[in-house]
Amino acid sequence: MNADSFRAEAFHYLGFDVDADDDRVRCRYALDELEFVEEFRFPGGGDWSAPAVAEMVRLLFLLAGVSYYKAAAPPVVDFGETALTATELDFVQEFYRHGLGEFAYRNGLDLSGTSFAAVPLTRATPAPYAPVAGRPLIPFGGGVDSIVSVELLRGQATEPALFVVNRPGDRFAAIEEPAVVTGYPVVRAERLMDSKILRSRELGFLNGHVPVTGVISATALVAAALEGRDAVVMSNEWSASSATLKVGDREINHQYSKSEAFETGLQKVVQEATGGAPQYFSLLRPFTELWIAERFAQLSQYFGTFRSCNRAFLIDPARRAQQWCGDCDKCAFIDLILAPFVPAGQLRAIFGGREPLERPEQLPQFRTLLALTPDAKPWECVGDEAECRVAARLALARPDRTGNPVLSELVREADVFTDPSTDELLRPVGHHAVPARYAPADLAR
Ligand SMILES: CC(=O)N[C@H]1[C@@H](OP(=O)(O)OP(=O)(O)OC[C@H]2O[C@@H](n3ccc(=O)[nH]c3=O)[C@H](O)[C@@H]2O)O[C@H](CO)[C@@H](O)[C@@H]1O[C@H](C)C(=O)N[C@@H](C)C(=O)N[C@@H](CCC(=O)O)C(=O)O
Ligand SMILES: Nc1ncnc2c1ncn2[C@@H]1O[C@H](COP(=O)(O)OP(=O)(O)OP(=O)(O)O)[C@@H](O)[C@H]1O
Repeated sequence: MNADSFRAEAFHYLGFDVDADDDRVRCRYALDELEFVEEFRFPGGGDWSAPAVAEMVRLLFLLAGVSYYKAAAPPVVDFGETALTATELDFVQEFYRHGLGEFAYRNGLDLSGTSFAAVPLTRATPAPYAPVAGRPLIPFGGGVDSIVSVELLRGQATEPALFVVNRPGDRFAAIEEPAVVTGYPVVRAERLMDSKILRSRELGFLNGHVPVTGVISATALVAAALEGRDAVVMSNEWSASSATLKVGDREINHQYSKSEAFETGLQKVVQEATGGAPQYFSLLRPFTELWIAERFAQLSQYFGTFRSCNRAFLIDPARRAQQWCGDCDKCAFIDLILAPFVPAGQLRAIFGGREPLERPEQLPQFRTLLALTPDAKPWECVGDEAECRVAARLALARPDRTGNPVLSELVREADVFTDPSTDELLRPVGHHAVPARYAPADLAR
């Protein structure tokens, strides 16, 4: 292999094996002759013989391939012996095309001509699955969003559980600590990526962002089906559907697999496979970041443990941040969106002396969040620009932020924008697929 430029003609889905005795799934792929294996373990076990479990494992196999395809991004994706329905093929193509949109753009690649070759599959009937209502699984990332979901669901479900994915033997403190505060049991999955993919630079692979929430979602569906649960409740907000960048008429979204388009596509696949259960939806889909921040501000029991900084989630423990870094776009965004609602002293304490809004050198970074600098929205999980501008105005109006130099400058520069009112942003917006049994009170109004 040439360490400068690894290339391949085709990406192959080789197959997957289920080891029920060890609660393990192995997914096998290849770039030409170079094979990769990704393993998922579900230590809670369950009924591996259930047809719905087999369907969800197959879906996981289809989505987890994206990490390995991207190592060379060849022009052909070959599903081999895995036959696909038209709905599945369409969904997987969209997952690759949009989920790797940022990867392609930042690597200067055009993947629009990639061909996806699959033997056609026709299903007679969906696999049977009859879960008991009131037992949702809540994927938990330890940040503002999933904490708000957990608290919105409290009292609405009889037997909820969190769902957490981590590497074998290596849990994320930023997830575990707030998980304890919820008081809920945790259903787990261990995910072991092929070690070659972690050596991308050394092996001459292409590298870049992948739609990781799609892989987490499929893993959660397997865990839910194993336990006979009725739903997988995501915490993906309204603004996750917005483009990070527009290139001509093409939208590139860093958060594609948190978007409504992905959610709807996955629902269609699950509908066809099992009649629609476990039900997959995002509880926060109709809510703005401002709405979520206002709710989170009332949950002070989490202030000492929650951590939305993505540097807390690096795979290599040696590179992983042990507290809020205070420097990244995500830290800046969370600080800004909470600032209208959380007392300044409490936010200062959360960021442990590195609060972005207290550091004038962070001003250029905030300008990108508010779109005061053109075409510079960060490639990160950050909210809508108009919401950021409204948050800056609301925060500056608080007595405990009066005269804050960063906020004062941002509000002055944002004066040219006409933005939605606070009331508009604190109401549900847009479409959602939240079933009535789990709908928060704001949706019932
Ligand atoms: C933690 C983080 O932000 N990582 C991004 C970073 O990766 P880096 O190389 O610095 O470190 P690792 O995350 O440890 O990854 C090591 C290599 O493994 C590859 N990889 C990782 C996960 C996976 O599922 N498949 C993989 O192939 C990865 O590409 C590295 O080569 O920069 C990368 C390049 O931009 C990002 O892809 C890494 O993002 C992670 C996949 C990640 O988990 N990020 C989430 C915090 C994240 O961005 N979530 C998005 C959700 C977007 C979505 O559509 O799902 C969000 O919250 O907006
Ligand atoms: N390791 C993980 N295990 C299980 N679910 C996860 C994991 N990481 C993220 N998720 C889930 O994936 C979705 C997207 O994650 P995201 O990082 O946006 O959410 P979050 O951690 O709740 O909030 P924040 O945006 O404040 O970090 C959410 O539903 C989140 O709970």
